[in-house]
Amino acid sequence: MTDATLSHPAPASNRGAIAGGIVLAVLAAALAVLPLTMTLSAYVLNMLMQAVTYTVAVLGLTVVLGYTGQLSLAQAAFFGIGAYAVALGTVDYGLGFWLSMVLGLAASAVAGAVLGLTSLRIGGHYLAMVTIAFQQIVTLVLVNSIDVTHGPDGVSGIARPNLPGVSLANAKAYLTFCIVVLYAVGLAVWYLRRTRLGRAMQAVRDNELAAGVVGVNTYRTKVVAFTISAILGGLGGALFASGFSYISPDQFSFAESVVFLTMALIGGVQSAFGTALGTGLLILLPEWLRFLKEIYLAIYGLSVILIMVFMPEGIWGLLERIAHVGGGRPAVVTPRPFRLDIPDSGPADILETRGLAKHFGGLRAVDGVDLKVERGSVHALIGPNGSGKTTLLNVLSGLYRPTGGSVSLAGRDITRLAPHERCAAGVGRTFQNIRLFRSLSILDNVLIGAQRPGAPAKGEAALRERAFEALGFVGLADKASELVGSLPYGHQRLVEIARALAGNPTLLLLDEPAAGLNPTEKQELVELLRRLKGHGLTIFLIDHDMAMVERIADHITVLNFGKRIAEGTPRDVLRHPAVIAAYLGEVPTHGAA
Ligand SMILES: Nc1ncnc2c1ncn2[C@@H]1O[C@H](COP(=O)(O)OP(=O)(O)OP(=O)(O)O)[C@@H](O)[C@H]1O
Repeated sequence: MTDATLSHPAPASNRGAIAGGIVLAVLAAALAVLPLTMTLSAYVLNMLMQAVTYTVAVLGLTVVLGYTGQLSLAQAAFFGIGAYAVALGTVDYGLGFWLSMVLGLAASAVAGAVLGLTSLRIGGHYLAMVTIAFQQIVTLVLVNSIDVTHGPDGVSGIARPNLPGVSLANAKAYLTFCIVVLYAVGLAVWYLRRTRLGRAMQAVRDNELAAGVVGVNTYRTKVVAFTISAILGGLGGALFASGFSYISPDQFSFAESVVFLTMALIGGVQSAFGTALGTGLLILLPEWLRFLKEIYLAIYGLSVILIMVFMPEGIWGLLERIAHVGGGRPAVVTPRPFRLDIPDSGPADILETRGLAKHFGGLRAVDGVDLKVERGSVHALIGPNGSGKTTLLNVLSGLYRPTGGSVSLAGRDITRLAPHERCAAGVGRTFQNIRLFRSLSILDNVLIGAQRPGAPAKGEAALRERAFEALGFVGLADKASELVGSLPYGHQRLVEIARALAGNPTLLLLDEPAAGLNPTEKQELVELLRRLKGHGLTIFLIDHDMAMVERIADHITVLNFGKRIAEGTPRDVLRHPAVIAAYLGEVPTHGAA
């Protein structure tokens, strides 16, 4: 490998993003100028005002659902909080638009954060249920707290703000202001996807388990996404209230939350452009179909269903997929040689477990295992099917809390650390059933590994450089811009290894890395592991291929029924009577070696 300078053009996805950004800029500029230059009826102005303010709120769903994969059915509630803050603040309390809006955004943020903090740890459909409950509570409060909210009558006479030297009282001027805000929000949401936080969000969406193991604090990421979404809901509502100067509770009901969700899904919730497209379409579609009179609602409903069924990624998602057919131009890459910064000091045994146990009810999957893994060695864990190997690896990487015992890494007790904290401490891992971030490019997958907390690479350029180094090491740098799902199985295994390596681990846990590989690929894997060992990396691997284990491992531990039954060099262990008995299915007669 040469020490050549890194040279890689922007991958296809980035070039597409830049083109998208230019389209957005041109569209936004045209849209912003349009209302000022054209004669627009009050009806058209209202439609545009609704489309623009709704889009700001629906962009929140792009963040929480599109990027992070968390279903929220309370966007109309946050929209209502922002709207009522401006309405009540300006009409009843004389606070002025700007202060009222800030209070509304703060209230939305606090409500979103509290809701997220209390419900996102559990995950699954729980968040959706909690958001429905929250939505209903907000609607009930808006309708019934008549003294504060004016009840079903709503609030009228909401004033429009002024900017220094510019009055926004005129509907056209205010619409222009809202378009500028939408442009800023759209740009921020579009850009977010390309940041560390945005990548972490997408990792959580694609595979939450793997995200944690590669260093993403999944809980915090979800709470942040939910809070951003709530703020955008509140911002849309604040703009909406002043735009229409009258609001009432029915505009912020559960039905509206469903409409917001439909808008995001139809356009393509994973993209800011898709969200804008879906919102505009769902506001315009009823108007376009009005000539159908009685059957218009049926046609409208049918159109929405057809789009959802035949375009599950939304209209924008379909357009993006068509544009991506054939893939991007392969990146021309000469990565820098791969490096690992592994501290020389520390105990000779980098990993040590004492009495480690993991029980599932009465099943002792791991049953009091003592283990020492020597620094810089390749240590294999073998045993018959169901002997507890993967469970042990899951306990080591923090996916399972042990029932008993302790784990220490380089002398530091990591028993109670979460997966992302263990990753930050230097534990990298791959999975028996490959767990990649399927909707992302190969480069993005590895970038997420490179950005783990505590890793040496910091800025975006350094992260990309590090990701290319890791990809170069496994021989996939020229495929960086391809979608990870398009790779053959053997290459996907290599991407998983590169993702772990990019984070500069001190200990690499590999769960059956040779599973599904052909003999040539297995040989390449052996070479790769030898090269890694040459870099001083400690490797702890599970595999069933004894010939490969014998070739690569310095040391072997054998498990059976969750207990360690043998330990030593490959030569000794593979001929150990207890090991042979275990593989032949006999009940072991020896104690732990
Ligand atoms: N989440 C779980 N809940 C209940 N039982 C589990 C769980 N995970 C594993 N087990 C059980 O623990 C035992 C050990 O499983 P484990 O997957 O660790 O074995 P393994 O040695 O990795 O097997 P293989 O070589 O087939 O992958 C098995 O009996 C399995 O059914």
